[in-house]
Amino acid sequence: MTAMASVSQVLKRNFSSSRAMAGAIKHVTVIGGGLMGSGIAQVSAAAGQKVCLVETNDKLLEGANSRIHESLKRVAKKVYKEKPAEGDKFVEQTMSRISGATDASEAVKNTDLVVEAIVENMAIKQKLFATLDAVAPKHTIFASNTSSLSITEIASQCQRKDRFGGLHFFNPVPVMKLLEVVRTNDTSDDTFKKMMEWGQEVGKTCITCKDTPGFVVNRLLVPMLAEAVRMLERGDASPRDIDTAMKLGAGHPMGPIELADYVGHDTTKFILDGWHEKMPENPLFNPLDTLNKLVSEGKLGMKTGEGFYSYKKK
Ligand SMILES: CCCCCCC[C@H](O)CC(=O)SCCNC(=O)CCNC(=O)[C@H](O)C(C)(C)COP(=O)([O-])OP(=O)([O-])OC[C@H]1O[C@@H](n2cnc3c(N)ncnc32)[C@H](O)[C@@H]1OP(=O)([O-])[O-]
Ligand SMILES: NC(=O)c1ccc[n+]([C@@H]2O[C@H](COP(=O)([O-])OP(=O)(O)OC[C@H]3O[C@@H](n4cnc5c(N)ncnc54)[C@H](O)[C@@H]3O)[C@@H](O)[C@H]2O)c1
Repeated sequence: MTAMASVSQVLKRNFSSSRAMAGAIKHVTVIGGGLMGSGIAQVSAAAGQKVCLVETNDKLLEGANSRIHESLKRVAKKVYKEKPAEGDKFVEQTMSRISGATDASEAVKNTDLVVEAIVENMAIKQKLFATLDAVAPKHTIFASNTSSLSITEIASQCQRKDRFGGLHFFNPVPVMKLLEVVRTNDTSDDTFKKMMEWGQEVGKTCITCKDTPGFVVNRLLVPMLAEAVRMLERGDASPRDIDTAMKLGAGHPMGPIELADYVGHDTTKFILDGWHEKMPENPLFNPLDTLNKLVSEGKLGMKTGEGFYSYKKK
């Protein structure tokens, strides 16, 4: 099966029929409308949920809205190829389920689930959840989409530790099939069950994991990307050859160097530095000179037009 065929299939499975909303969660508040938050809002609304998307100002909300709109149009073009009018209706109906807000405390007053997708910073996430804990309804479940931080630590300043877990999506959210549902030692069975049901309702295949650094995917992916960069540093192979090797020899949709450019070197550096600080004895997480240099030069990958490869239009 080609990468293209599988993208098409997952979009069809996730978006072509309106699945019955049988679960307990009907209204979700997504905090942070960046790359991930807008994707999470999109898949939730496309599955029939009412969504409130929270950003820090109206301009960022507009940006998130237009990102969602563009992505929905791409989905509609694929899924409703033969029926463009139905595709337009799907886009319109999905957009109508999403509202925007800039006051998170107000937004969560009538919600069943909060999914946080703001900046990857422990103190900022803790502060946000502590504030929301005081105002959200008792039954509301809190979840973080963190890539690398401990869910237990993020939840530490909340009372509702039993109604707290991790919902880790993958980029690009509308296409990637997986959702990691993370349980801490405090997450109750009921919360866990509701998170799993919700993940399935928004069209994802859910796996369960404990609250360990990187959960499953990033704990394997980050060392692999770091090792690929070490290969480059040693001059073992070129970026193209490393990428071709992993695409054709291991069936990955992107090679590790391409993927590092796709994810962004600031993000990878942040994760590596954080884990190195926590686990200095583990050589897998040692800092990478090449990555540090790219970040200091502002060459963060695709998003800045240059990383290991150049994405500038010639
Ligand atoms: C060091 C590691 C650090 C980890 C950092 C942490 C990160 C995090 O915690 C975990 C991750 O996310 S890890 C990262 C995990 N992620 C990975 O590992 C990703 C690996 N890469 C892949 O799976 C594939 O390369 C892609 C799916 C990205 C693109 O598929 P492709 O076939 O190669 O190329 P294509 O032709 O461009 O796209 C084909 C079609 O896809 C569709 N579509 C795409 N984007 C869309 C969107 N936003 N909306 C809607 N639709 C979208 C669309 O239908 C499009 O067709 P169109 O005609 O152009 O509209
Ligand atoms: N980028 C990825 O590939 C990826 C994948 C999985 C998980 N994650 C995780 O998801 C989270 C978000 O990542 P992203 O890539 O979407 O970041 P991003 O920078 O694209 O978006 C974050 C957004 O949050 C907004 N924000 C910050 N503080 C806020 C607040 N208090 N209230 C409301 N909005 C606020 C910012 O304005 C920004 O638009 C991070 O924890 C990251 O580790 C990222």
